[in-house]
Amino acid sequence: MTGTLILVRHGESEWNLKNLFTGWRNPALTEKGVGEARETGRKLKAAGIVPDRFYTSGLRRAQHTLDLILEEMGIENVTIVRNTALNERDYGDLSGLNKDDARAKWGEEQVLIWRRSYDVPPPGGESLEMTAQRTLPYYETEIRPHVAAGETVLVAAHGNSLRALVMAIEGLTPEQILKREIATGEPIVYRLKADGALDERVGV
Ligand SMILES: O=C(O)[C@@H](CO)OP(=O)(O)O
Repeated sequence: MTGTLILVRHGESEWNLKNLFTGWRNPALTEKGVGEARETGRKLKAAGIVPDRFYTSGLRRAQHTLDLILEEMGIENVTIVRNTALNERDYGDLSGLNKDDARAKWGEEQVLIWRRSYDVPPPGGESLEMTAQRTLPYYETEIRPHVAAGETVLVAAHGNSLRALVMAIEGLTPEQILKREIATGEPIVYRLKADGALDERVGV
């Protein structure tokens, strides 16, 4: 039996727009972000996808994205599971700083290492590896069993928590996943085998 896993990154947030490191800070979606979330809902509906279960992070940009998707899909009165295990990577001391200002202060290369290396955390924050260490166990115990049972599960989360899942599901190396940008408004739809292995990625 195969199940379906849908991964969605939140729409553009106020801090994406202002080019600020965000992490566990909690900005709202912009108008564009609201539109992207609605567009995701329309795409999923047009693809005939009917999710059974819904997960999101503890942060409002992902929660609001999920609410907007459900609204577009005409889905009401469902249980939404929120867990900080799906939160964005914690950006530590960089949170709230402008990304260009950080490059000016610490240099292009250092900022790139903090943003896109696998195991070097930003000061006081989490590397992608550390993010995966909390996101993957949660996925394995709380989400994957439902997909394995043949259900369709929708997860609305963040660029780096989703990178951790994509890396595991697609079997990517750290080098490969760090080059992968998870776009806003572009759902990733996987069919997974009962053992969690990737059967196919479905285009929507
Ligand atoms: O600021 C953040 O929290 C993330 C996602 O917007 O940024 P980055 O692209 O550096 O992972």
